[in-house]
Amino acid sequence: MALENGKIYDQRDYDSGTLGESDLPASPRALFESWLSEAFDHGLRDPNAMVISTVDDRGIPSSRVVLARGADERGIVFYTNYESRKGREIAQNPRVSLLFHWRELDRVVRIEGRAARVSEEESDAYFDSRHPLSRIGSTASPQSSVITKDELAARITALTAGVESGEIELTRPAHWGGYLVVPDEVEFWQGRPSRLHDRFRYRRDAGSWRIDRLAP
Ligand SMILES: Cc1cc2nc3c(=O)[nH]c(=O)nc-3n(C[C@H](O)[C@H](O)[C@H](O)COP(=O)(O)O)c2cc1C
Ligand SMILES: Cc1ncc(COP(=O)(O)O)c(CN)c1O
Repeated sequence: MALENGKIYDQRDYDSGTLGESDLPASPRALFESWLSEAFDHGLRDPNAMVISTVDDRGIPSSRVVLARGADERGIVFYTNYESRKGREIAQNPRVSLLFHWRELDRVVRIEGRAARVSEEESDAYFDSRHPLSRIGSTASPQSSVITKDELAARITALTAGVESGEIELTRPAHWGGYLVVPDEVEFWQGRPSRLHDRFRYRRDAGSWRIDRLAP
């Protein structure tokens, strides 16, 4: 047990690899994609899981885990309830921070950027690809609202009955869809022995990316 008298003892050293100047492409996209595919190839559980942090109108931050469902030349896409806490906060302030932690590879990617809804067509296409029970869940659940177990069960039962009888078609509800996070800044962190990690930060700079090594 690492927790003793309120202190947590664990001092693993990080030694899975290195990241050097010669490994850095001109834009962060290619490096992100290769790290993500290495995380998949490594057989990690939920390698596309990321923490997204938002802030409310008082500047109070909050974080939660979501699944990245797209990574392309625009940025990173994820799906959620637009009326959830994160959805309401993004509507007030689109600045978000994303964090991927692939602990088995001693790697972290942190991204800062702005979130905007993807097109209705893009959200429809992803919604239609989801498992039917996931579609029912995200249609029936008023994510982030206070709810009783009975009320949630009643909502799921009513929607399921409507879908089974053919009265309700399971199309994407207006309250659910995707966000695209367009990065302004991306940091790649590779853990190294003795806490002397390799860190490189990409920042947008006049149409290209400026790269700096950061002290660990
Ligand atoms: C591995 C994992 C993946 C998740 N993926 C999503 C997701 O893609 N979209 C989503 O809305 N919630 C997802 N959740 C649930 C969220 O963490 C969170 O509970 C929910 O979005 C409500 O957050 P909010 O009240 O801060 O808006 C996931 C949770 C975990 C642990
Ligand atoms: C509440 C919630 N919404 C959405 C998702 C993502 O679902 P999908 O894999 O269908 O994109 C998850 C995944 N854990 C979730 O927990």
